[in-house]
Amino acid sequence: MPSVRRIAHEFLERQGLTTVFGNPGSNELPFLTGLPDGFRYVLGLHEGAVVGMADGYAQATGRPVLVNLHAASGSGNAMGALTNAVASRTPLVIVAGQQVRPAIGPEANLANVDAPALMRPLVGWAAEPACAQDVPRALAQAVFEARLQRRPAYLSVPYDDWAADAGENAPAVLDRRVERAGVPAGEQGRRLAEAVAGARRPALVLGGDIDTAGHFDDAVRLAERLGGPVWAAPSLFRLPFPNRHPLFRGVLPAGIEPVCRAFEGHDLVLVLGAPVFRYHEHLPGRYLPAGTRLIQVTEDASAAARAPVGEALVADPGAVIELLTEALGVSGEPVGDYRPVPAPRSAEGPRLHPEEVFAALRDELPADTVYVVESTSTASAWWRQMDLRRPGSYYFPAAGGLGFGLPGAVGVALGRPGRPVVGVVGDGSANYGITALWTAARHRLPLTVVLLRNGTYGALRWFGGLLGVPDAPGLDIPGLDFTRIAEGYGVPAVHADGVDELRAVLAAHPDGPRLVQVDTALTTP
Ligand SMILES: Cc1ncc(Cn2c(C)c(CCOP(=O)(O)OP(=O)(O)O)sc2=O)c(N)n1
Ligand SMILES: [Ca+2]
Repeated sequence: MPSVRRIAHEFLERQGLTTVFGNPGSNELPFLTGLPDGFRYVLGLHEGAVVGMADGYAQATGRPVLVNLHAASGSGNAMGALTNAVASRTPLVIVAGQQVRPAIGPEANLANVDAPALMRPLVGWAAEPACAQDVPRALAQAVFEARLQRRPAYLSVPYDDWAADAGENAPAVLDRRVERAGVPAGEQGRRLAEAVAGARRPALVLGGDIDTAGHFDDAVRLAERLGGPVWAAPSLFRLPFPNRHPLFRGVLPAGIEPVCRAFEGHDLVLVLGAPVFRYHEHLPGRYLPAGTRLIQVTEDASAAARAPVGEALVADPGAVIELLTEALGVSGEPVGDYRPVPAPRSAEGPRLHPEEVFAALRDELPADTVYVVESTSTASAWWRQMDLRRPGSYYFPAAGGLGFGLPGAVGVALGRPGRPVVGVVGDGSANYGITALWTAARHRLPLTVVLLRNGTYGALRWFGGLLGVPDAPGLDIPGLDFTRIAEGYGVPAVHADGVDELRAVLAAHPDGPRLVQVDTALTTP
C-alpha cells in the first residue's frame, strides 16, 4: 500500500499546491523528502516572512498555497503575519511538523503541545489527525476548508506518520471535489435588484474581496450604471476600484461617526465584498444616518453574522454584480473624466514629502506596476498622488499587522512575474519582515523596494495625539541604514538624496531586487 507521504504529495499535486513556502525543522523533514518534480520549495528565514510571502503569492495567484512550519516555535512566529492573512481571507494551508506520536504526551523536545489549540484563534480550521491513516483525509479537509472559508487552515502531523502505510481507503481522497455556489436565486435576487433599482441616491462601498476575486472591472461597470458615489471600505487591503475614477470618493475613514456622515443623504448603501465595517480609531456615533438602508453582500458568513447594522446576503459578490448589472440595464449618464493629479506637496528642509516620492513612482514606473505598501502614516499622501486603474495594483496588510510589506512583495513578485512589483515600506515596518530580502536575492526577483525613512513610528505619533498621549515612549527609531542592511541580505541598495536622484533610480529597469532609501518628512495618515 502507498505511504501517507505519497498519497499526500499526490493529493497536493492534483490540487495545484506545488509551491511550498517554508522554514524547516527536524519534524518537517520526513514530509519534505521525495517531493515530486514540479514542486518548488521557497525558503524564508523567519516564519513571519514565510507566511507574508505565501500570503502575497496566494493573493496574486488567487489560489490556496501550502505553508510548511516548524512545530510550536515556528507556528508561534507565524501568528503575527497570520493576522493579515485572516483579514485578507487568504486561503493558506499550513502543515506543521509534530513530534513522533509516542513522544507527544511526555512532551519530548519539539512536541507541539495541543497544537490545534495554539492556532485556533487565527485559523478557520485546525486539527491533528488521530492516526496516520487519517492524515490524507485531514489534509484534504484542510485544503477544502481553506478554499471554502477563504481563511488559513492548520494541520499538525506527527512526523512518524509520513512513512506509515496509508491504508486501503486513502486513495479515495485523490478524486474529491468540493465547491461552493453563490448566486442568489429567484426571490432573493429579485428583492435585491428591486431595492437597488428603486433607490433614489444609492452609494456603493467596495471591499478588498472585490479585487482578490477579480471583479475590479465588473465593479466599474456596475458603478457607472448606478451613477452614485463609490467608496472603498475602511482598513483597505486591496484597491477594488480605480482611485481617480470620477465616481470614486476615496477610502472610507475607519471611524463610526465619519462613516455615518459620509452616508448622509443616501437612501441605500450597498456594501460588496467587505465586513461592515473594519473600523480602527474609536470615533463613536450612529452607525447610519436616519433613512439610510444598508445591504451587505459577502461570501464571509461570519462577517455577515457579526455586522452591527444593516441587512446581509451571504453570496458571491461577483455573481451579485452580474445580476444587478443585468437588472439595471445601460446607464444614461456619461461619468466624466478621471480626476487629474495635484502638484505634490513639498517639505521644509532636505527631507522629501511623501507626496514627492509617490509622484515619482507614478511618473517613472509602468502603469501596470503592482504596489505592496506598508507605510502607515502616508496613506493620504499616497491616495492624493497615485493613479491606479488596474486590478491587482495595491496590497496592504489586511489586519494592519506589520511584517506583510517586504514578504508580501516577494510573494507577489513570485506569483505575478509578468508585472513590475514595488514594495513601499516605512523604516519601522521594514524590520518586521526584513529577512524576505534574502529570498528576493536568492530568486533574483526584479523587485524594487522603496524605503521611506522618517526615523519614527509616524502613525503612532499621530495616534498619540488622537488619544491624548503625545508623550508615549518608544516611538523614535533613529539611525537605521537600510542600504547596508539590504546589502547584507544580498540586495543592492542606494540612498537617494532628493527627488531627481530618486526619479533617475526608478527610471532604470531592475533586473534583480534593489532597495532605494529616501529620507522623508513626517506627515499625518
Ligand atoms: C506586528 C506589529 N507590531 C506593531 C504594530 C504597531 N504599529 C507600528 C509599530 C507602527 C509604526 C510603523 O512605522 P513605519 O515607519 O513603518 O511607518 P510610518 O512612519 O509611516 O508610520 S503603525 C502600527 O500599528 C503593528 N501594527 N504590527
Ligand atoms: Ca517611519
